[in-house]
Amino acid sequence: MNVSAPIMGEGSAAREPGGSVLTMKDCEARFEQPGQEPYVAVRGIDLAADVGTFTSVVGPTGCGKSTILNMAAGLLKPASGAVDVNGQRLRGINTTAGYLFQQDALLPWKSALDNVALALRYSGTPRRAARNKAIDWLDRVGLKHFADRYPAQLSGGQRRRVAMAQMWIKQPQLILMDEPFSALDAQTRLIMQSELLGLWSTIGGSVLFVTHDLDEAVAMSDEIVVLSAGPASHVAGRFHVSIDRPRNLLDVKQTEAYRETYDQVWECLKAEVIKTQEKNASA
Ligand SMILES: Nc1ncnc2c1ncn2[C@@H]1O[C@H](COP(=O)(O)OP(=O)(O)OP(=O)(O)O)[C@@H](O)[C@H]1O
Repeated sequence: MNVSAPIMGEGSAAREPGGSVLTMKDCEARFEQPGQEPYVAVRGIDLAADVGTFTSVVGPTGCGKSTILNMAAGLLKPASGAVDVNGQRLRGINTTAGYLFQQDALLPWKSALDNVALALRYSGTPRRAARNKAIDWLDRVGLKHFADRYPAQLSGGQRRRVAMAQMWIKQPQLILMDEPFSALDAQTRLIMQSELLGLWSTIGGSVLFVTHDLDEAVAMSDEIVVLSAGPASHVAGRFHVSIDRPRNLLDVKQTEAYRETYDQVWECLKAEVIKTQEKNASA
């Protein structure tokens, strides 16, 4: 991993505000438990991923962040409420979305190039066209010279870049990310966060980003949604992040706007973290 890679800023050309790619209305998610009442993970969730907006979902551990993302992805059907994509009820997998999860989903027996091209091959793009696009995408994520490497021959940050290229090659309207950088060391993480913002600014689309890390949420987002302690977790607070873009992630934490936003969100999140601790202690 080249940790001396420049920290890219991001522009705003491709981000046009207006409308929602995804809306969740009054959504509840339940899980069956043998011999017990179903476990209500989240209840009454209203959430929107607006066009050109980076929205983060934060909350105490186990509150239902991934559950919400799974409903947005169409991997989990809400027990009640509605998930709409571009105004249409979501039935089945959300094909307008690209995904980036904590764990690599790269095929170990395929090269970086083939892994990236695979996303297009699955949707019927001819082999040569898919490979040409994959080469372009590997170049965009700084891996032009690593196209023939297998996942095991890449660093953690490089594998994340391959996964980002794989996600973006289909130009999804909505990007769903669940702790995508949490397994990386702090420096690599910062570089990947910056590269994500840089790519997003040129490509556009909406981002729904789940993280444990409030620093990351404030530095990256336009909107932050705080979930309450579970069970039946609900939205405890919504915050707009009015830090100018492009953002230099090396310096953003020194700004007044960052500190003010962080403090406001933390006040809300802290109360939910304490509730979770108390619940866990008395369980
Ligand atoms: N398939 C399942 N069956 C039963 N319970 C589940 C299932 N999936 C999640 N849960 C429960 O639902 C709650 C929410 O889980 P979820 O993974 O969405 O939380 P999270 O906020 O993403 O957690 P973390 O912060 O630890 O990553 C948890 O209490 C979890 O144990």
